[in-house]
Amino acid sequence: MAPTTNDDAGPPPPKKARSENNSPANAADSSTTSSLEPSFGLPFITLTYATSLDSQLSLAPGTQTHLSGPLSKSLTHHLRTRHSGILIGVSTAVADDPGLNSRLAGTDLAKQPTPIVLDPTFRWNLRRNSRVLQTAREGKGKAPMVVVGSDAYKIGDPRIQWVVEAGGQVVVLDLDADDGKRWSWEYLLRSLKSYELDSIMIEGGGEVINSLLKEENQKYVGAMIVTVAPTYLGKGGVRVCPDRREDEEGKVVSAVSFSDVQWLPLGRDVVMAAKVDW
Ligand SMILES: NC(=O)c1ccc[n+]([C@@H]2O[C@H](COP(=O)([O-])OP(=O)(O)OC[C@H]3O[C@@H](n4cnc5c(N)ncnc54)[C@H](O)[C@@H]3O)[C@@H](O)[C@H]2O)c1
Ligand SMILES: Nc1nc(=O)c(N)c(NC[C@H](O)[C@H](O)[C@H](O)COP(=O)(O)O)[nH]1
Repeated sequence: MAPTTNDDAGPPPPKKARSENNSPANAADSSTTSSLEPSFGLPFITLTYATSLDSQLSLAPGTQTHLSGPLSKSLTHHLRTRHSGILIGVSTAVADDPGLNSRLAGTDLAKQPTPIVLDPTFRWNLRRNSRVLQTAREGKGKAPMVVVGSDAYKIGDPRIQWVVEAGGQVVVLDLDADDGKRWSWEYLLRSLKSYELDSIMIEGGGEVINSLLKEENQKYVGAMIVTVAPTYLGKGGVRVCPDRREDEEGKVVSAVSFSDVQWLPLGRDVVMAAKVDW
């Protein structure tokens, strides 16, 4: 039976788009899930987001902007079912109050990814009725893992209880980078692997994506799936723009290069599936 969708997940991913081999779901799967072997013993990482033509994720920090059309959104929800975790930075959690589940109708709980929120200072304004907790209590998604720094964990914090009640956990990790303000991706991913998270879809936001696109972190990205929506958001939004990169002679070169690139039109959007060359 063809899958149907509920709420805002859009229609199911196309079974056949032009030819079986270049459907977005296949391109995405061949770039990601057919080769989901963890690299360096770390989880396989798919970096995925939706962008405007001026490389922005949202109109302004702290606000959510819907860029993907129904078909590309449906691809995102399909990809969620193919990963064991789905990761965002806390500013995205605050801005979006996200569900972080696959909303393709009929998705088994076993196929839902575990939401992971990076929150070193535990500043997430989580409430008992935040969407991700509500979604878990309703059995429509897994409960979240909130990753916090050791100084931020306070016994008796009601948010910990709400997360645990919903079936999730607050994981404390020492901040090992940026003068104790950040986790290095190596340490973070190794730690997540120890929770049996073998494949993680990283959805944003800007800070998370820009840091993974830094030269030294590109090796952790197994595949990229980027939806480009036909709009300019204008200056002042949350932007994806990695640091400049120079070669040995100091000449500026591309910050990120790709191989196995496929561009696939999906409704009004176009989706790029590719591997990062590092
Ligand atoms: N269009 C899209 O696909 C898309 C996807 C996700 C988010 N967004 C949008 O992006 C915006 C949020 O992006 P942003 O750049 O402001 O923030 P973000 O979501 O990237 O979160 C940044 C925060 O996450 C934590 N963090 C990230 N990396 C960390 C690390 N290595 N170690 C420790 N902590 C780490 C820090 O607290 C940091 O301040 C929102 O407007 C949201 O709606 C859009
Ligand atoms: N594919 C995609 N198209 C968009 O137009 C858009 N704004 C996002 N945004 C991603 C998003 O900001 C975070 O991944 C969420 O926070 C997840 O939220 P949901 O589970 O969907 O509620 N993603």
